[in-house]
Amino acid sequence: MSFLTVQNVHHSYFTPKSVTNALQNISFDIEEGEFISLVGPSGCGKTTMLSILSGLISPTEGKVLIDGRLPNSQTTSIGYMLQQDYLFPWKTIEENILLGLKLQNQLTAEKKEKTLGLLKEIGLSGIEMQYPKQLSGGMRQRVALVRTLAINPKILFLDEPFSALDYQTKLKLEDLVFDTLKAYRKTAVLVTHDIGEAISMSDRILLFNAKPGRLHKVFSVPEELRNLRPFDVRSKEAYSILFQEIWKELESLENDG
Ligand SMILES: Nc1ncnc2c1ncn2[C@@H]1O[C@H](COP(=O)(O)OP(=O)(O)OP(=O)(O)O)[C@@H](O)[C@H]1O
Repeated sequence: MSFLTVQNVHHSYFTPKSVTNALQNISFDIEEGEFISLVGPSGCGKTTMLSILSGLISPTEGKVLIDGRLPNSQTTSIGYMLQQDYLFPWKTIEENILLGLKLQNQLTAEKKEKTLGLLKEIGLSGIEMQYPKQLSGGMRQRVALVRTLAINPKILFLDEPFSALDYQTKLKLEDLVFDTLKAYRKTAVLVTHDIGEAISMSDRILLFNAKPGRLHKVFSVPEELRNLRPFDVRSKEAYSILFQEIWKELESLENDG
């Protein structure tokens, strides 16, 4: 059985005046250690899918299993990286990155040392006693990554985590997040509007279509690109070929819509 299984998921939002079919008949599997991206036109249900995968909302029909169990945002070990870092401004960086462990009653001396070590590993030692407002956007996202990894999640959900950053910082962070997740063999699901980011970071790309949200096509990233760092992937011919393929498919979806 796969690490994560999505079985015939449908999801509708009901309001007093309307029903929106956000997702229709979605099924796919994710293996442990895989990096998957969800791409597709606006409104195709990417964020809804992520909320269902993480157990924040239950699908109207169908089910998701992570490690054989229904996801539960309270108990399943899930890490998030979002567009905004959501660091607490009144807490120091050290307090911010240890907060998850503290809330879960798991803050041991060993885990503290490990988490502070992680901060060092991603090039941020010496900022432990600073406050978020003293850091740049890229540094804050790196702190957010450490905070996420501190709780040793089984799976990470990344919802456009680089989209608020300038281009250069975004490319650097893609490399850093990729290296870190590979080193710790984490399973990850990324939602992005950036096809280049999806190709350069993922093993597979799930292209969704809108109205209603459906899984339109799955693209496998060629083996030769998978172990390269995202920045290096972008200069390869196989990257350009896949980029064109996904781009054309997206255009055809948008023209149909
Ligand atoms: N809370 C909600 N109540 C009603 N409709 C919703 C709600 N959340 C999302 N929707 C609708 O469900 C559909 C899918 O939305 P969702 O945000 O999951 O798409 P998305 O692919 O993440 O979009 P985007 O790329 O623009 O962020 C859209 O039609 C949206 O308007």
